[in-house]
Amino acid sequence: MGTLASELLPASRASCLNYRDGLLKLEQVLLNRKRKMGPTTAFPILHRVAALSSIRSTTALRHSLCKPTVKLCYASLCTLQQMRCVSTETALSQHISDLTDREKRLLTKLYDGLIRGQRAALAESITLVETQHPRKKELAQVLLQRVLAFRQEQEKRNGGNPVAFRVGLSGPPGAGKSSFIEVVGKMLTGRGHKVSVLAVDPSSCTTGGSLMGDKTRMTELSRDMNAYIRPSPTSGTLGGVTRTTNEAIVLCEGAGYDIVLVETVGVGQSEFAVADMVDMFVLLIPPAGGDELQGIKRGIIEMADLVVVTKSDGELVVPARRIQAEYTSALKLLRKKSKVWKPKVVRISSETGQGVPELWDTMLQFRDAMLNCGELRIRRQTQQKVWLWNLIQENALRHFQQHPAVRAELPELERRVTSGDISPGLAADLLLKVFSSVQ
Ligand SMILES: Nc1nc2c(ncn2[C@@H]2O[C@H](COP(=O)(O)OP(=O)(O)OP(=O)(O)O)[C@@H](O)[C@H]2O)c(=O)[nH]1
Repeated sequence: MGTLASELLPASRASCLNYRDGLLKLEQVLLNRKRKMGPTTAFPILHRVAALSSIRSTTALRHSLCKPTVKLCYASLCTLQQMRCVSTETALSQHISDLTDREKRLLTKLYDGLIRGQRAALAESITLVETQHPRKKELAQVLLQRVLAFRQEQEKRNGGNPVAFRVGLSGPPGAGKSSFIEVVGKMLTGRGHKVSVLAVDPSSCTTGGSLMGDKTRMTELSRDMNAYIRPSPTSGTLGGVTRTTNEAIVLCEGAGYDIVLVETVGVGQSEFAVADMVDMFVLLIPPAGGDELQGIKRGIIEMADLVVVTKSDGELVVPARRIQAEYTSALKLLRKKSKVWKPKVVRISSETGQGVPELWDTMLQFRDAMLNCGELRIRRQTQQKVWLWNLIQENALRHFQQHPAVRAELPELERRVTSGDISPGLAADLLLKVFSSVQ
């Protein structure tokens, strides 16, 4: 069956339609045989469909492909799980029944501390979800499930509305992000909010260095008992950004933080990942000239619900006004992201505080408009799905790369591809065949 999957589903990304045909044929064959797929068959199919996600323009097609694939694979995985007496539903309770007394005590301590809003418990819980240790990862999932259940209860009591407002902040280095967070954060804690700040530093996963962490940032806010600031380290990949940060958001919300600010520097793909995990995405732009603004990707402007021109004070007011006008016209040309909200461009100064209360009012207008029309809920649901697929893609790829047969064949195939002997498509096909035949 593994071979059958490889034959019916061509590896070439260009032939997306063939994928659809292949899947339909495969479905037919499976129905005729009245056989569910084994993992050997299911896995390469999942992998191939997941690989399609790298083609932006085929999103709709990918979704249409994912559905039948997931249906097929799910059936097969369920069989496998039944064989092992481990269904997805029982997996978690098994985790729980497997817990040692020490682990149970730890989780109870963390959970109780967390929902009472204890910072130490929150910090320890976030460390647990960031861990790479397999057993601790399982414990983290048990904790997260409990916190999710708690949060769902809170949302029910809140009329089905989210209990926290998640805001993503991005901008080039030096745009004034930390000064902005300091001022806005202080204003919000002064109004009785609890604010958490998760700082995603993409450089920590690519270079091991840090764009954000080398200096003391947000000194006043970090001393505020109603604020919690935490760097959100990334575990090597974009999926790592998504996973640890998303889970940290859940924990912060469980700990009673009703405003979660997720900050990232506009480097690499991390800002796209952050835009995909928040209710509102805010882009911060300094009032600087051409070169500094070159680094701002067009795609990220499209993601913005609000553009904030920073440092609008003293001599910088004039360039800030110019940048505001430029961005206002640029935004008019972009496709609308929401039916009820038109992205705005505002000017503020963290130094004088000018424009900051008005900015927060604008952000609340956004939240209310999105909540009332139901778009916020849909946005969150879509984000959950994107997160699920990011993780499947990442795990599937890691599983494939670590497979002994793949590792054995890979160097030679890479050599033949680079020397032009065979096409990358054929090499990928061969590797997938090796992967699916030797399990
Ligand atoms: N005039 C003026 N300067 C500001 C303002 N906000 C920030 N700055 C200055 O701009 C510089 C960068 O500010 P940060 O807040 O550290 O910027 P950042 O985006 O967090 O920078 P990275 O941490 O490097 O990403 C600092 O020297 C600040 O003093 C402002 O409102 N007005």
